[in-house]
Order: sequence, then C-alpha cells, then structure tokens
Amino acid sequence: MIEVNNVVKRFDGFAALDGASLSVPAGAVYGLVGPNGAGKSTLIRHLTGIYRQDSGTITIDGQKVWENPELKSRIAAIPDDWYYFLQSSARDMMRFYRGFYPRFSMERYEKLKDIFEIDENRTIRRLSKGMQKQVAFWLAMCCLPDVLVLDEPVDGLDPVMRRQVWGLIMNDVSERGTTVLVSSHNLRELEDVCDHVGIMNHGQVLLERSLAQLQDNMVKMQVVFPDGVSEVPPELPVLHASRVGRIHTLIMRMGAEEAEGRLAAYTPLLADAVPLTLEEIFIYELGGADYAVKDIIL
Ligand SMILES: Nc1ncnc2c1ncn2[C@@H]1O[C@H](COP(=O)(O)OP(=O)(O)OP(=O)(O)O)[C@@H](O)[C@H]1O
Repeated sequence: MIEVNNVVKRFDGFAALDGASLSVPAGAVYGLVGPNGAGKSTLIRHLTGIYRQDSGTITIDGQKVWENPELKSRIAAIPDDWYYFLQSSARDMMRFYRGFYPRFSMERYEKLKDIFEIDENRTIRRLSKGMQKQVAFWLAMCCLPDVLVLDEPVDGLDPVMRRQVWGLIMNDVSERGTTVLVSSHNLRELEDVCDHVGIMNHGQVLLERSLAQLQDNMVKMQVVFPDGVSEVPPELPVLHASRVGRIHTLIMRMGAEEAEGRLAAYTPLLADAVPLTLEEIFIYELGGADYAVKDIIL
C-alpha cells in the first residue's frame, strides 16, 4: 500500500508538490492523471526515493521510502527518462539490475526475450526510443516487484506493444498482487487498466476515486419506451439524456438494479445497462461543479 500524505516539495521556492496526498491500496492499478507540469513526475520521483520531500510523509507498506534500500529493492520503476549506461546493452543492464534486485528472475528474462524481440547485445543507445522503452519494461518485469511505478509508460510504444506490455503487467497484478501506480496525461489511455484514479493539478491530487465506488453509483441505460411515451419521464433522476431515434441513453446516479427497477414502471421495450467510460463517470460525478477538473481530464 502506498500512502502519500500532505507532501510539499519546493524547487527554488516553487512548490512542485503543494500538499499532495494519495492512497493506493495493495494490488490496485492506480492511474495518476494530470496536465503537463501538474507534479506527476515529481511525485513519482519521491516514490522511488530519488527526491526527498520538504514536508509530509511517504510510505510503502508502512515504511518510509527515503534511504531505505531494502524497500527500494521491492519497487521497480520506469521513469519518463529511463537511465541506462551509455555503452551498455540490454544484457549489461540486466546484470546491473540483477545486482540490485535480489528477486531478479533470469527465467523471466529469457521468456520475455521472445516477446520483446530485441537483440540483447545491441547497444541500447542505438535502439529506437520505443525499443529502449521495451528494454526498460523487460528489465522491470524481471525484478518481480511488489510495487511498479510507471511514468507515462506507453509513450512511444506502438499499439501492439502497448497491449503486450499491459497484458504482462495485468498478469502480474492478478497473479502476484503487484501494486501499480501509473501516470498519464490522458484518462482514456488508462481506461481499460485502472481500478483507481487520482486527478492531479498544481502539485495537488484534487480528487481520487476507486472505479468500484464510481460504478456502483452511476449507471448508463439504453431505453426504448413504449408507444405513447416520447419524452423521458421528468420524475426520473437523470444526470444526462441523449436520444438517437427511439433509443434514449440515460445516465443516472444509482446502481443498475435500481435503475432497472425504476424504469420497469414504464414497461419499456428495452432497458439495458451499458458500460460507462471512465471519462463519462468523472464528468457526471463532478456534475458540472468543477470545470477545472473537467478541463484537466478531457
Ligand atoms: N528539478 C526541478 N527543478 C525545478 N523545477 C522543477 C524540477 N522538477 C520539476 N519542476 C517543476 O515542477 C512542476 C511539476 O513538474 P513535473 O515534471 O512533476 O510535472 P508532470 O506532471 O510530470 O508534467 P509532464 O506531464 O509534463 O511530465 C513543473 O512546473 C516543473 O517545472
């Protein structure tokens, strides 16, 4: 479990983190979303022990991260500017990782070699940016980390490789209970993978929610009312309604079962719950109250 509590970090008087707090449960895939300069990378560098906060606390499984090599050996990270030794190949970097991560799995290294299809003896510097990122993933996945921290991880990867990489990560989440924190500019990018989302801006986490919390609270129904009912009955608590032909799409703040019950009273010809996107959930969750947050995620 990752706990960040009221963390402040200043650079020359400028607060890159200005009382940031977040909480990532064990085994969660937490998406940290925010625009350029929000403070995502700065927060991530604290989680990996690169920066030390001016104030506030940062713990993973109850232990402070700063100057805690034992804890850090259980955290793997892919920063936006992944570091490798200039003349090194993937194989050289693997040896370096092995020295630092006691659980480093050579078995996995050999297995993933087929997936990434990168010549392990080629100088990393000579690989394309996307290929370098693949090497970073390859090595991070071999560390068998308890916590995986990813800064804009799929930037530069082609769509097929994105899917492969997310497949590997999600496999680890379900089989090993890995906790993942992943940053992105774009909520859409995290749509299929995250079960928790935090929205960050100006050095603070403005709100965070679990997907379960959000989904239990909101439903999108496609409804065809019987002849004679052409408009959505006004007594239905609808957050948003749209219509194509006879099909009404209604978003309501309630669970699917309750919505089906309420709609049954009108004997609809069709009343199906359909999945909401994360983006839709956030927009309607915010209910028009906070335009600043909407601007951030859209
Ligand atoms: N080492 C540093 N020295 C001075 N200012 C810094 C430093 N690192 C970050 N900042 C500032 O802190 C703010 C947050 O930067 P950060 O890189 O954390 O944002 P981000 O959310 O990761 O942005 P992006 O999406 O563009 O990567 C920015 O205004 C940045 O200029």
